[in-house]
Amino acid sequence: MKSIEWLGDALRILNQSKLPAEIVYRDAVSYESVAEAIENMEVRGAPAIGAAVAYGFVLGALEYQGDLDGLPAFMERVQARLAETRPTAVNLFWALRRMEDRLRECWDMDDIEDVRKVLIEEAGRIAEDDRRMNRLIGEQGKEIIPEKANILTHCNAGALATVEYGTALGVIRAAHEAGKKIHVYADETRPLLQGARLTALELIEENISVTLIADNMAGYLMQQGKVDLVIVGADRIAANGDTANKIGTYSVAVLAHAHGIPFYVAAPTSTIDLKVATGQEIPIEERPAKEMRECFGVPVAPEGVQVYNPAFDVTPAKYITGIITEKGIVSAPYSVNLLKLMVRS
Ligand SMILES: CSC[C@H]1O[C@H](OP(=O)(O)O)[C@H](O)[C@@H]1O
Repeated sequence: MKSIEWLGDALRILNQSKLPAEIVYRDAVSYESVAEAIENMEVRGAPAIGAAVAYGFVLGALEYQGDLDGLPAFMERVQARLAETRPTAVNLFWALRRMEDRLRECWDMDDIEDVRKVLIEEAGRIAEDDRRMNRLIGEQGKEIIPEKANILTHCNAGALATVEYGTALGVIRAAHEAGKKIHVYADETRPLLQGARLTALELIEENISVTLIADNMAGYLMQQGKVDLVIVGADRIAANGDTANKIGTYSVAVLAHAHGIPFYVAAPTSTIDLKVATGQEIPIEERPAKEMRECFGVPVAPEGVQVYNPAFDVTPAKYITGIITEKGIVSAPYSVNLLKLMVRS
């Protein structure tokens, strides 16, 4: 299953909010349609969101009907609309910046079709870079996966969270493809159940051994000695290594630390945001109360109950054993080693 697919004049989006019960696609032909798909979490996952907004930017340029002089002002509105969809995953803003930079390089062009071609090519490079980086993350990360390891993961950092292959699940895939007999414990990941609905689906489809657990079972599993290491994805990594990821990741990290279990983050370097000194500066998205009060349309709480629904939390760097990227695995002190990594070719 692909999270997104460029059709040449539309972006095919797999509606992940319907999985695993239904396979439903949206063929987006407007930037507004892409924005809505991101806000509704039809497409989600930091790298997948990055590639989706890149093509959303392209669709904006394809929609534009005016002359070339008016394109910059129109594209500023497109950028603003896409940028307001979700605040935490830095890949969204990194991809938009790449598209804006390419558009600025087109000012001397006099044919809008040439500009559109440049933007389509750039969005294609963003998607292809993600495919390539995830496999490199897998190759780097599989070396830290022991034979017969029991691995716990949280949320979905798989093919569905990226353009292809996944980051945390990319490492798990690479270890499996290398013949390691691993077993995965997948946290269901309330409230939207990305672990139950997406991670379990991806792993079962590829015959990777997986057990689904409720989020509140992770500690008990560790206490029984059934977890050898934890590996998760990331939405934004601060310069000091503090990492924002799906809500509940911090709890898993503290539990792993208490039990002496290695805790790894897998992410492309496009998720590292050196402009953010610590995790305290990372904006944490709060999502609609409905997502807590209902479970896919079925009420699970009284209609009037107050709700707190942060979509992410921040794991302090001291709980992170290593950060697995396409350029290599870094460990503490992250403020030094992440900087070195980012300048490494
Ligand atoms: C490969 S990073 C995926 C990352 O994104 C998820 O959040 P969401 O489903 O809300 O987009 C989660 O934090 C994953 O680790």
